[in-house]
Amino acid sequence: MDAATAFLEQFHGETTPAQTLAGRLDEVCREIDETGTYVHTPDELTFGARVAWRNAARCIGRLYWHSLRVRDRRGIAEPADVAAECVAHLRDAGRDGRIRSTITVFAPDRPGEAAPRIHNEQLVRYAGHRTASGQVRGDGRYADFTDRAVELGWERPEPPGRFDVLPLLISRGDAQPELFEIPADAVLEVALHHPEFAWFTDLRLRWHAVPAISNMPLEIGGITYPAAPFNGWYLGTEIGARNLADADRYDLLPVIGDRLGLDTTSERTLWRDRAMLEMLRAVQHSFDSVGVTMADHHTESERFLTHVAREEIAGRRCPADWSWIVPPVSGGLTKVYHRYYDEPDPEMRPAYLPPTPTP
Ligand code: HEM
Repeated sequence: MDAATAFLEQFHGETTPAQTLAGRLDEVCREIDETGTYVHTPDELTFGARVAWRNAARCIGRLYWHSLRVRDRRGIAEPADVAAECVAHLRDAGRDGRIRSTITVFAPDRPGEAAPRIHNEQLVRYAGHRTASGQVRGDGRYADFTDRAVELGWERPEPPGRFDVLPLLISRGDAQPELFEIPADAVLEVALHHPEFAWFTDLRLRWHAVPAISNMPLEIGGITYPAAPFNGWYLGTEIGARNLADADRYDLLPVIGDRLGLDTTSERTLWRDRAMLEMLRAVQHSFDSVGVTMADHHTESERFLTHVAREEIAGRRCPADWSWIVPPVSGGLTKVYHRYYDEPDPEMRPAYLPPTPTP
């Protein structure tokens, strides 16, 4: 009841609901006595999901926390129905490239009822297929997850590709997950080209447009929603400087360095930095040229500081995790690098919580 009270006080402090706080607290108290839990009103759910975003200390995109669209699917708990709604989420949030920040909230934990759980880290991720030579084809970070999907019966594409979309693994509680393929037409993807180098197209690279985190439970007022996938849009650096560049992901910097004719024999030529910048240009150019929403680190840094200033004016703390907020390239060129922030507080609620370990 303490968590519910703290949340309802916040909700009534920041908004003007029709019902009084005292009336709502009485109602919730009775409901908890009778059922062991309580049900959020749609407005409480929307407020809670938005404030959880506002509280996300690692997120640079929080200026628009108030515009999060909430798809209330709390009546849905069966894995097949959850999967169908995840697919609908991707279509609805992707809107052919005009991406909208969206969350779909499925059934919460209730006494005696196992809530659904999505095991994928994001709704769309590419498989990492282990090859006979001990390497991984595709996204190296998902090799274990791909093995698990195969053990559960996933028939990987033949021949295995570098950008095979993984199936959704969804369970009720800790039961064995069931597999669901995502239809290809629900996955908006962008083929990567470089604004100057025609050879870049020959690399046949691509990336999906909607980054939808699906394994972070949403906690509001003492109620946990283990399945609540949410998306914003990509920041170019996430794809160009991390997903395609990291040595344990696609590890493409040596390939690009070679194509650029750079001297890759010494770190002192800064070939990695130059290759990364060209990759980032290709990512940004490709998304822009097909009209898919994508942020750049300069603009998003400015927006974030506007957000911090607004939070200060509203008299709220704005915790931020410096090492996640500062972009992975050109950090010092952005204003977010040159200051410190309120310390992240892991007890802050509502919140998107760290994923629970896979059973
Ligand atoms: C609107 C555009 C958005 C942008 C540009 C953005 C940007 C980012 C970036 C760059 C990160 C760091 C990711 C990483 O390095 O792996 C991040 C993390 C995060 N964002 Fe956002 N975001 C957006 C929307 C959202 C929305 C709608 C939510 C929730 C409703 C959200 C919640 C989070 C959370 C919880 C994390 C931390 C993830 C973790 O701990 O792994 N973001 N965001």
